[in-house]
Amino acid sequence: MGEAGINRAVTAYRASDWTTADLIALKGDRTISVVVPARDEEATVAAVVERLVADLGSVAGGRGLVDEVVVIDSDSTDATARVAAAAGARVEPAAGIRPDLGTVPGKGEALWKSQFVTRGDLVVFVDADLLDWGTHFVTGLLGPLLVDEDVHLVKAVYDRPMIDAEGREEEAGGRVTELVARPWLALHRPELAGIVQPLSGEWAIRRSAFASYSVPVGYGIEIAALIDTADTHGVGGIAQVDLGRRTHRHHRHDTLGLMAVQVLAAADRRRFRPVDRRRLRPVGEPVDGDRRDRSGLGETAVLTQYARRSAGFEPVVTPVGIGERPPAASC
Ligand SMILES: O=c1ccn([C@@H]2O[C@H](COP(=O)(O)OP(=O)(O)O)[C@@H](O)[C@H]2O)c(=O)[nH]1
Ligand SMILES: O=C(O)[C@@H](COP(=O)(O)O)O[C@H]1O[C@H](CO)[C@@H](O)[C@H](O)[C@H]1O
Repeated sequence: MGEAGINRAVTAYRASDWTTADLIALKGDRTISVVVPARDEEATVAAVVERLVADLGSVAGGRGLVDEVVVIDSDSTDATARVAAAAGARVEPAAGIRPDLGTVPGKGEALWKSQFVTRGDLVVFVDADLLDWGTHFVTGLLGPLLVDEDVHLVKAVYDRPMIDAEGREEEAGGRVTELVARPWLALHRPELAGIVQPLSGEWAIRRSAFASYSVPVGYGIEIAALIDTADTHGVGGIAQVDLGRRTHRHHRHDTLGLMAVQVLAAADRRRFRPVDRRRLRPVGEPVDGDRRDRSGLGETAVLTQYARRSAGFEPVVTPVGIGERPPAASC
């Protein structure tokens, strides 16, 4: 155990540790899916998909590293689905997956639903709004899962500069990471202090692990998968890989507040280790549309923010979905 009781058991790798050919040789009969959740990403999703398919897909009958690239269209109102399909992805509308289970908005909902339309033993999640990145993100994230059966979740590590409208690099990105997730982990799960990017949107996981987890429907998905993996497989079940640098489209401050509510709600549900959770509501209380429980529209919190108007500062009240889907393996 490291200083201050921090467990340094989180193994760190580098993307350069494996070539694509190395991983194809290691893959054996295992299958691999890349899932790209996308809500209104017509400007960037095609470039992300094209590089994934060109570099890693199964081309000309040859066996590529990745067996499928699937974009989950998360209630987009733009041309995301069309441009993603034209770029070579199979596109699945989140609302159309398992309609018997209903549908709610959110990134977690998109990733949870992806389990019903993909078949990979290993799943890699890649955001659709990436700007400065490379397909080594996928090979780096897959490496630890292919070489170590005890690893169940792999988190991306990278520099995350914020690029302003003039293209200047501002303060580092990851504002919810630095102001919400990392402080929360320091207070309640110090054994996860070794995770450099707990909210990184690029991560890989064994399907068997993900299918056993309750899944927050919104942006709480990453912190939930991290804590659930530590609780289920130990901190040693988590690996992280240095992918270099990543830039993406950034939220405004007000929408980051909504994200922060969802991250905190998911983390707070997991504040106590399973052995101590007896006094809490069970994780994964189903949201509406789940066939086993149609009571209510899942849970929502209400965030009140403020905007200056002619009459002064006026409240801007936003309901925030904090419900969770049950383990996909149970549906
Ligand atoms: O309801 C949602 C919200 C987000 N996303 C996708 O999830 C990824 C990360 O979301 P976002 O860029 O908003 O988060 P950030 O990376 O800026 O924190 C992106 O590909 C989004 O299109 C989604 O599929 N459904
Ligand atoms: O890390 C963060 O603080 C947030 C916001 O990043 P920025 O402040 O816009 O660089 O972004 C991440 O967190 C989300 C919630 O877990 C993920 O869904 C995003 O994919 C990830 O980029």
